[in-house]
Amino acid sequence: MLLCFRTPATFSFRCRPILLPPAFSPALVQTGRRYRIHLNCADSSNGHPLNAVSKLDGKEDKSDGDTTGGTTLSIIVIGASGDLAKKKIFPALFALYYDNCLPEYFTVFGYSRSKMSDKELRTAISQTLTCRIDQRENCSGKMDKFLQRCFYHPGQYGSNQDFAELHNKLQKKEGGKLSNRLFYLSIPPNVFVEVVSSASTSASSPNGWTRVIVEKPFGRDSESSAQLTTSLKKYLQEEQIFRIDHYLGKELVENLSVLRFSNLIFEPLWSRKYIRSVQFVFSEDFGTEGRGYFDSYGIIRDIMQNHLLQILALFAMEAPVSLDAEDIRNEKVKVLRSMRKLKLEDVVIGQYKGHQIDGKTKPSYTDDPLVSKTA
Ligand SMILES: NC(=O)C1=CN([C@@H]2O[C@H](COP(=O)(O)OP(=O)(O)OC[C@H]3O[C@@H](n4cnc5c(N)ncnc54)[C@H](OP(=O)(O)O)[C@@H]3O)[C@@H](O)[C@H]2O)C=CC1
Ligand SMILES: O=C1O[C@H](COP(=O)(O)O)[C@@H](O)[C@H](O)[C@H]1O
Repeated sequence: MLLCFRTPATFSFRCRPILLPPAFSPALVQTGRRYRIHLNCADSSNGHPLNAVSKLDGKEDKSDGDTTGGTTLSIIVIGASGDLAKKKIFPALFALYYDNCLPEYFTVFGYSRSKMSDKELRTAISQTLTCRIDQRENCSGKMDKFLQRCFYHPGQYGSNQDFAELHNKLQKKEGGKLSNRLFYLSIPPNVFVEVVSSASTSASSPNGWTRVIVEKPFGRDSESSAQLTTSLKKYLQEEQIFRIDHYLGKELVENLSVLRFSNLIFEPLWSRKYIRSVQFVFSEDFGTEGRGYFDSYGIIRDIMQNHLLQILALFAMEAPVSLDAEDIRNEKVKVLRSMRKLKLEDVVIGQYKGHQIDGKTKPSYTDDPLVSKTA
């Protein structure tokens, strides 16, 4: 059987031959001579689908962010001027929109301290909403429609007044109907709590749900992580808080399980009997470039204890009894528990030095304006 994955990030289809054991049989839909995993927009790992309200379902979108009936969804990207918002969040929202996975009535609001008009936000994000989709129709038309739903409100992170003004703008777009609000915190962790305090006080939905997505890192260590949770819970119920690490949903990472457990060639060979050593290499060909949070958290907290351990666990775990999140988690935990503790003398830490390649000067880590000279 040929299994084709659609990647939300690149919109491309990738196919590979596989044999699916019963535990790994997703809903397959026959389309022509191929089978595709049927991506159901209503599916979500935590039972809180984004489109818990009516979906667009391919109907023509005429609402331009204003509602005349039904339920509305407002997605507020806090830190809209930043790197993550530009690189991942707006493109991901557009991907959802493109696939009709957003409700019929939705509005996206960018919020950060930088001064910007709606038009400037649209221009900024349109740079990263490229139609990277091979052979897909009407992408630029859909992109324009998506951009028309995007607005911007400048404000301070701890200001009740600024969030109250955002609330007024949201209400106008929501047209007095049942409104759900999703705040995506794409900001450095040191401002999480003040945003949640002001947003929940001044910009919570008056009649629908209010949810908050918090980007990792969730603190510097377990103590500060627990403190962060305690602080957030002064304003929110646990059910309103969604902690995100995008590697959990990254296509490359998800495909590892399929590659391992659904592949007749790899499955029997995937053991220490046949594999002598494994190296996980994470390499980026760019510097900090806009990632202002980077220096204070460091590379270990940024990607090692989360992204790379995630990959290691998926790579080394035994087959889970089912695809249930708990079963997968249990297998991962077994791997992590059985690992030898890392000793400091086994770790080598380095820092990029400035150098030249083909006559071009590459800056050192400390040359980056966002990094302290003493880092
Ligand atoms: N970039 C990435 O690839 C990833 C980032 N993350 C996490 O997502 C969050 C956002 O990341 P990213 O967009 O890269 O971060 P940025 O450093 O780009 O910050 C986002 C925005 O927050 C505001 N900001 C920056 N520094 C401060 C500060 N000290 N105090 C108050 N506001 C500040 C700025 O907006 P303005 O000045 O306009 O208010 C900035 O545009 C971080 O928690 C990061 O750890 C997680 C995964 C990947
Ligand atoms: O979470 C993070 O991940 C990105 C790398 O993500 P990828 O999907 O492009 O592999 C990294 O650049 C960023 O510093 C980190 O916070």
